Amino acid sequence: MMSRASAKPAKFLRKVCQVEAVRGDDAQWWDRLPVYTLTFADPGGERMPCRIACGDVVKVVVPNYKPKSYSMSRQGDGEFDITYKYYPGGKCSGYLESLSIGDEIQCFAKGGKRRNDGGTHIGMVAFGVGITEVLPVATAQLTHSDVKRVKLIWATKTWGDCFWLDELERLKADERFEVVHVLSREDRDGCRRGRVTPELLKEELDEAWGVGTTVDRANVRLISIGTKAMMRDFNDMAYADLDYKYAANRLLED
Ligand SMILES: Cc1cc2nc3c(=O)[nH]c(=O)nc-3n(C[C@H](O)[C@H](O)[C@H](O)COP(=O)(O)OP(=O)(O)OC[C@H]3O[C@@H](n4cnc5c(N)ncnc54)[C@H](O)[C@@H]3O)c2cc1C
Repeated sequence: MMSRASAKPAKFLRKVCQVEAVRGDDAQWWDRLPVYTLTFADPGGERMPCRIACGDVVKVVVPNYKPKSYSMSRQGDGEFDITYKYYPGGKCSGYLESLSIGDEIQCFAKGGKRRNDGGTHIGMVAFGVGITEVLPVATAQLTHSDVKRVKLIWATKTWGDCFWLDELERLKADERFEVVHVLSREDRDGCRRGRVTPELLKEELDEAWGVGTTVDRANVRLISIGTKAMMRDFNDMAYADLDYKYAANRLLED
C-alpha cells in the first residue's frame, strides 16, 4: 500500500451535494452540516489501490498539515469518490471545501483489513457519515453467496442527515438486505427513535435473526463505523453486553 512519501496528484472533476446545510440561530453553529461527494481522476491514470470492500481509505494530504483519512465511497472507471461532511473551521474538510474543479489534491491509499470469512448474518452499524465506509462494504457482502442476511443500522440525528437513499432502495431489491434507520432527534414513521443501545442491537440482530437458536453465533459478523468514541461504545455493546467474541465475530480483521 502507498505511503505519504508516494502521494500522487489527483485532479478534482466534480462535486455533488448529498445533504444541504442548515444554519443554527447562533451564527457559529450549524444545525445540520452539509455532506458532499467529490470525484477525482485516478492519479496518473493509475487505479488507486483501495479495496472499498474492506474499508480502505484515501489519505488526503492537507497542505501544511497532515494526511487525513476519507473512505473511498465509490471506485469508478478512471475515477474515485470521497464523500465528506464539512465542518466549518475543519482543517481537512475545510480544505476539501475550498477546492475548485480542476484543482489537484495529493493523496495515497491506506488499508489492509481482511474479510473474516464464514459469516452468514452480517450486522452493520453506521454512525452518521460513517455510512460512506459501511455502504460499499455492505454492497460487497451481498456478492458472497453464503451471506444470508445483511442488516444495516444507520444512526443519524434526523432524516435530513440521510443520503444515498436511492442506493439503499436499489440494494433493498436484494431480499437479504435490510436497513433500519435510528434517529436521535426526530420521530418518523418507519424509523426507530433514539440511540443505538444494547437492547436495540439485541432486538434487531439476535432476536430478529434467532441467534443462538436458528442461527449459530459463530456465523454472525459485526462492524461499526463512526467516531472512535462511537465505535468503542459499539464494541462494548457487542462484545460485552451481547457477548459476541471480537476475534470470531468482527467482519473485518486487521
Ligand atoms: C478511517 C477513517 C475514515 C474516515 N472517513 C471519512 C469519510 O468518508 N467522510 C468524512 O466526512 N469523514 C471521514 N473521516 C473523518 C475525517 O478523517 C476527519 O476527521 C473529518 O473530516 C474532520 O476533520 P477536519 O480536519 O475537517 O475537522 P477538525 O479540524 O477536526 O475540526 C472540526 C471542527 O468542526 C466544528 N464543528 C463540529 N460540529 C459543528 C457544528 N454543528 N457547527 C459548527 N461547527 C462544528 C468543531 O468544533 C471543530 O472546530 C474518517 C476518519 C477515519 C479515521
